[in-house]
Amino acid sequence: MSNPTVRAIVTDIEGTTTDINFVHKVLFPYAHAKLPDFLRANAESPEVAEQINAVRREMGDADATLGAVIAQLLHWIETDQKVTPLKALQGMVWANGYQCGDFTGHLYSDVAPALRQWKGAGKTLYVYSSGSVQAQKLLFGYSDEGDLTSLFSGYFDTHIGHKRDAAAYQRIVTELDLPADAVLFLSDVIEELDAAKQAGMQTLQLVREGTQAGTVHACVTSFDEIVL
Ligand SMILES: CSCCC(=O)C(=O)COP(=O)(O)O
Ligand SMILES: [Mg+2]
Repeated sequence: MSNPTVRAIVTDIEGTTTDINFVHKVLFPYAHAKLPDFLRANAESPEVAEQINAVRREMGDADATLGAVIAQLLHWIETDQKVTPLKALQGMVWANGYQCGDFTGHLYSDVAPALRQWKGAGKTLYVYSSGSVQAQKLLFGYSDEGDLTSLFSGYFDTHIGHKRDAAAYQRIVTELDLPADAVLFLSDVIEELDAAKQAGMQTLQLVREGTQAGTVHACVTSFDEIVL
């Protein structure tokens, strides 16, 4: 696929740059195991307290005990819910895992060379993931290919909106200050691509191992196939 009209690329992470198994079998279990002790140890720190209160608001129970908050968070991890305060807290917990060398951020082997090539060709690169901006920077900062954060001009998470909601992509286009059709969104998830297309973006589905190809969006199996 060759497309010189693209000026910026916004990429999803899970299932696009990164194996779903890394997220579901490494990151989520790590957060599930470490979050309870992390919250008990840091509940008084302002940045953690803010997220605990945000969880209470999501629960509709301003007086929920720390134990109830922890149970709610563990349930959200088990059911892969993209709740903003959970994502913020996961990022804080994963920081320790990356910094201690417990894991590195998985990237498919085609990702880093393509990102460098696109950047070298003058495209600006962004990430949009349900994982928090902190979690995104950690994954690319401690990636299998080293620190790739300098390749990116910005990061978006659920603070801009949810990934299946066209309004989130409209807000991203406004932030990028580009025509919507000059922005290419890459994802494995058809509902996300539908929302981006509705906002006027160009779209491309990544069909990695285990992903079902759709019929509406153009598909590639690797970043190598995307020549910009
Ligand atoms: C930023 S790495 C962790 C990814 C994550 O928490 C997640 O929920 C995956 O979301 P994505 O939008 O990248 O599919
Ligand atoms: Mg994805």
